[in-house]
Formats: sequence, C-alpha cells, structure tokens
Amino acid sequence: MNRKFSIFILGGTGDLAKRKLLPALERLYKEGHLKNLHKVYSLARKEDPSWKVLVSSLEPSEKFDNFLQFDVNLDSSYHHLGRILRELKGQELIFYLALSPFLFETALRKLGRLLRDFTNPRKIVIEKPFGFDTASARKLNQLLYTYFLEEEIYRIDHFLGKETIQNIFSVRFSNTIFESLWHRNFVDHVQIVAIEDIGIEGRGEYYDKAGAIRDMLQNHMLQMLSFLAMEPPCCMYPEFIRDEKVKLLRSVRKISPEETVKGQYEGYLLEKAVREGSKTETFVAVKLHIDNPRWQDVPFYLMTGKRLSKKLSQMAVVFKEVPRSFANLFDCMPNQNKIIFQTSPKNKIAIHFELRPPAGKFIACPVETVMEYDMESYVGKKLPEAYETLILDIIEGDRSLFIRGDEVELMWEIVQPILESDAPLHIYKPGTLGPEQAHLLLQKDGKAWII
Ligand SMILES: NC(=O)C1=CN([C@@H]2O[C@H](COP(=O)(O)OP(=O)(O)OC[C@H]3O[C@@H](n4cnc5c(N)ncnc54)[C@H](OP(=O)(O)O)[C@@H]3O)[C@@H](O)[C@H]2O)C=CC1
Ligand SMILES: O=C1O[C@H](COP(=O)(O)O)[C@@H](O)[C@H](O)[C@H]1O
Repeated sequence: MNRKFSIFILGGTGDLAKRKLLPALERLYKEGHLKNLHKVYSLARKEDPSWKVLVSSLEPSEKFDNFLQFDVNLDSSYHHLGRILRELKGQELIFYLALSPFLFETALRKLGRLLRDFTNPRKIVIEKPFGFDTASARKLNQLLYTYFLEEEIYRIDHFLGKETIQNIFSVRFSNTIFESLWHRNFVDHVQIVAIEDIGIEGRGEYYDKAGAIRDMLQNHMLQMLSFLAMEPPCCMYPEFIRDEKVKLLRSVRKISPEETVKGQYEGYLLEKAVREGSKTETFVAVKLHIDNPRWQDVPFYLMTGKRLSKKLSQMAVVFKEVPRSFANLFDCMPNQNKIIFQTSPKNKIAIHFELRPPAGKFIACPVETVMEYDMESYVGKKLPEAYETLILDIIEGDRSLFIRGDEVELMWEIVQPILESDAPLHIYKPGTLGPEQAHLLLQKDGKAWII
C-alpha cells in the first residue's frame, strides 16, 4: 500500500493476537511488506503482562508496543480512540475485531458512529463466528452496511490462508487430467475432515455457546467445500470468485438432522465455564448434498471434533471404482483413486493410484501407490502462516480469500436445521475417533472415513 496506515487490534492482548496476529505482522514487517506501517495499536481493558513481554521482543518494538486502554462497552473509550485517530490524518485505518464474537455488535455500532467524524480510508476485519445463526448473521451484516461499504469489510476465515486450500484452484483449473474428471460421472464421494486431539483449551465461555457446528462446520468446513465444488470463475477477480462460491452454496441442500451425528467428549462437562448438563456438541459428522448438475447424487461427508485420537485436516476426493470387468483382469478389485488435500499435520496434496507391485507377476493385484507434493519440503523453507497471507491481502486490498455478506448468510442457512435440532448427543471417549454412529453414517453407504 502506498499510503501510510495504522492497525488497531480490538482484543489485541488476547490469545489470537498474541499467538497469531502480532507474530504474523512482525514477519511481514521483516520481509519488507509493511514499509508504510505507522503503528499497530493493541486495544483491551487491561495491559496483559504476557502481551507486554511479547511486544517488547518484536522488532522494531516501537511499531508494536502501543497499548490503548479500551472497553468496547464504554463511550469514553471511543472518545479516547478518536483523539488518537485525529493525529492520523490521511492514513488508512485498519480495525481488526479479534474480540469475543459476543462483543462484535457493540464494537461495530460504536466504532461505526465514531468513524462518521473521519474521512480516512478504512477497513474493518471481523473474526469468526460471524453471528450465531442465520438471523443474527443478517443483523450483523445490516449493522455493518450502516457504517461500512462491502469493499471495506474483511470477514476472515483463517483456513483460506492455508497453502493447500489456495492450491485447490491450481490443481482443479490448471490440469486437464483433473478438471475433466471433477464431476458426478467420475467422483464417487467427497470427504472433508477437521479433527483435533486438543479439547476446548480454556475457551469454555465461548465454546459452550458455540459448539462444533458454529466453531468449525459453518465456516471453515463449508469454505473448504466451496473451493472444492464451485464452478471455475470467469477470471481471478475477487467478486467473480465469490459469485461462484455463492452460486455453489445456493445449491447446497440444508443439512438434515437425520443425516447428522452429534457427539460430546466424556469429561467436557467438567471443563471451566461449561454450563451444568450442557448439550453442546464437541463433535459433528454430516452427509451433505449439492443439487446442481456437477454434483447431483455425489455425497459429501464432513466431520469435525475435539479430543479425538489425532489432529488431521484434509479433503479427499474419491473417484469411482473401475468397471468390474477390469477387475476380472486381476485377482482383486483395485482400490478407488483419491486426491487428498491436507492442511494438517502437513500442507500436502497426495494422489493415490493403483500400480503393479515391483517385480510382481504381470497380472498381479495392483497396489495403492501415493504420489505426494509436500509443500514445505518442496520449497525448502517454512511456509507462510495462514494469518500472514491473509493480513497481507487485507493491507493490499485483495478480498479474494474473504467471505462476502451474502455468502456468510447462505452458510448459516445450510446448518440452520441442525443448530437447535434435538438429535441425540452421543458421548465418546477422548482419544478415540468419535461416536460409532459417525462411522455408521458412511458404512451404510458402503464407505469408510479416510482418517
Ligand atoms: N484463539 C484462536 O486460536 C482463534 C480465535 N479466533 C477468533 O478470534 C477472536 C478472539 O479470540 P481469542 O483471542 O481466542 O479471545 P481471548 O479471550 O483470548 O481474547 C479476547 C480479547 O478481547 C479483550 N476484551 C475482552 N472484553 C473486552 C471489552 N469489553 N473491551 C475491550 N476488549 C475486551 C481481552 O482483553 P481484556 O480482557 O483485557 O479486555 C482480550 O484482549 C474470536 O472471535 C475467536 O472466535 C479465530 C480463530 C482462532
Ligand atoms: O477457528 C478455529 O480453528 C481451530 C483449528 O484451526 P487450525 O488452523 O489449528 O487447524 C480450532 O481449534 C478452533 O476451535 C476454532 O475456533
């Protein structure tokens, strides 16, 4: 950006700011991307000692060591902020809401009012979850549009900053061998999995009101689905990419409670700030359908959960079996081909295909062979963190990887039927692969989770 700019992180002493945002900003600065950065201000009610230690270690510390005492609920805080903004004439102002989502509405209303007194170009960045259901997301959008233009709004989803997710476009749209197969004639089904071994890590106050559907399924997982299943945009212009995602999301059938499995890990009720007898799900698996010509009758299975046996985030596109008559050539039925896009534990893309085993018989039963592109090993250095990529996009004004207002509302509409459904809650043991019912969901279709 050519203009001088300042960043205001509301909730700047919180977990996200300390672990992700401030370190990402320091790296961007060191790499020379933030030449016009005036200062990063951290706003919160009290100056957290670990924030102080962190910002004093960041270089150059005067860019980051700027604390502003600020309470989202108090008008006096906005007067104080206004006094600082008056000194920043002509600068672009970037406000990053890294706050509890329960504070978004108040922060937006009061900040929006304050900014009416200023002519500086501005951007507003909002963390997830954006609302708690369809109605509240609509309300939040209306509030945003009272004070900001859509092109000033950056609804962030950090999964979209991951290298693998951005690679989906390249794999799909620059390879005839894949693009020509990417539809119902050849794809058997798709799986999207984001499972974690960690629990709620002291975030009970937020998580108990959110649960796995609001925390992961409505946002990260539906975005991964959009990238995998959307039609190609006519060109790489942010609005055209988002138009295609919206078109896809309109074709996604609302998820049915009958095709949903909810679970809660044993011991969840003892976590700090979890309500007594809470029915919040820490696990969810669903079967989802897309009613468009490309994906008619291709099931999409999505699963996410906490305190499972491992951390794994990946999408698998599983191709149809070869015709049975081909299988007669061998002594077995070959495995189905798959393409796996993994974001965790590694950023990698793997193609699974069948080959004759080395030095085997001419007609030996083929074995599964994996061709892998592990991005970090390939480039030979650490990949940029998701937040680094996304913050740079915000600064440069590229909205391709951010969620548009209509898109976020459609994503809520898809999960709305299962938000409050009284589907049974299955208790599962920590360290396992979740409730058995989630496995039966695929077994009854003759399939199994690839995990
Ligand atoms: N943590 C993570 O890994 C991720 C978080 N997110 C999202 O980021 C956002 C922030 O999450 P996280 O950092 O974990 O939350 P934390 O609870 O760790 O941090 C909240 C921050 O807000 C400040 N705050 C709380 N109340 C007020 C208030 N009334 N006025 C001003 N500041 C206030 C806190 O400081 P103080 O109490 O001193 O005011 C603190 O700086 C959420 O929307 C979350 O969903 C998204 C992806 C990952
Ligand atoms: O947004 C969130 O994502 C994390 C998982 O993200 P990852 O990049 O570590 O895979 C999840 O733990 C958290 O509950 C959720 O709020």
